Amino acid sequence: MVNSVVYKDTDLVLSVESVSKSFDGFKAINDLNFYLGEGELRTIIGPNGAGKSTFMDLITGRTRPDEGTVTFHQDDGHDLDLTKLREYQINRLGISRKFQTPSVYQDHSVYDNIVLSLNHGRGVWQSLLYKESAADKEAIEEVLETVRLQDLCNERAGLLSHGQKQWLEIGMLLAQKPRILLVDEPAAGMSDEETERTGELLLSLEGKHSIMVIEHDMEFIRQIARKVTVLHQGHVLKEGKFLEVANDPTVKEVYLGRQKHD
Ligand SMILES: Nc1ncnc2c1ncn2[C@@H]1O[C@H](COP(=O)(O)OP(=O)(O)OP(=O)(O)O)[C@@H](O)[C@H]1O
Repeated sequence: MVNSVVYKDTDLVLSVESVSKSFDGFKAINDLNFYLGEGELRTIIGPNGAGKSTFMDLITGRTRPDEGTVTFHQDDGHDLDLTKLREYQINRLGISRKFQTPSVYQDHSVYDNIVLSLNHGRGVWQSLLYKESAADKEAIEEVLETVRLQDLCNERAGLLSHGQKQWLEIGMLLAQKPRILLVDEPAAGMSDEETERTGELLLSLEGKHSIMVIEHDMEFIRQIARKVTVLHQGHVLKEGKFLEVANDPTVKEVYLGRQKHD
């Protein structure tokens, strides 16, 4: 097993301890320990097959671990073991996930997409017929401003660029005021300008939400990196600041060398 350096902060929102998960005898996640601080922006990197997606699946309840605990430290001071909960229950606790491909209501306006996500639980038509309160409107405006789509609020979502759709979906999740936001390769398929704006968006969320971003694009990671966790063979290989991680010989060997990014 590789030696790992895992930092444990006091103000935590999530503690993943001794978690393992095998698929047909293959350990995709192997005795993983990971701690996420309140309001932290964390980047997770690792070569293909390192276990990044499985790690997210274990947090969101999509997959159950064979061993270990995933503890969500709630606002009210009570801890909850997420491994005992179902996916929808975890989502209701304020743990949201953004998958790599954008998922928006193509035929509805940008504004209505946010309305639809605000009214989570109601059907599409019920949500659209529902009259937003002044507080809802304010929340929607705030989200649109955060994701910088105010000028496109009446535009049909299907007509947005790939990057704009990704921002809209992030906005839809933000409207639900998540405590933890898991974001899977947000910059994939984006232009350089869109990538930079995505980085600015994620940085602007720091302190307001706890965010975990899986990414491969090293330039983008450099832009958003605070603490970086390197996963390798389902275990934390290294954790630290971008340069500490990027200059680490073992990390270079297992990850950066193969990714042709330096
Ligand atoms: N449902 C499954 N059944 C069998 N094997 C799986 C399953 N899910 C993941 N694996 C295996 O577990 C390992 C880790 O996969 P995972 O997708 O978590 O890695 P990753 O770091 O997200 O990779 P990538 O960067 O390529 O997306 C891989 O070898 C994968 O084939």
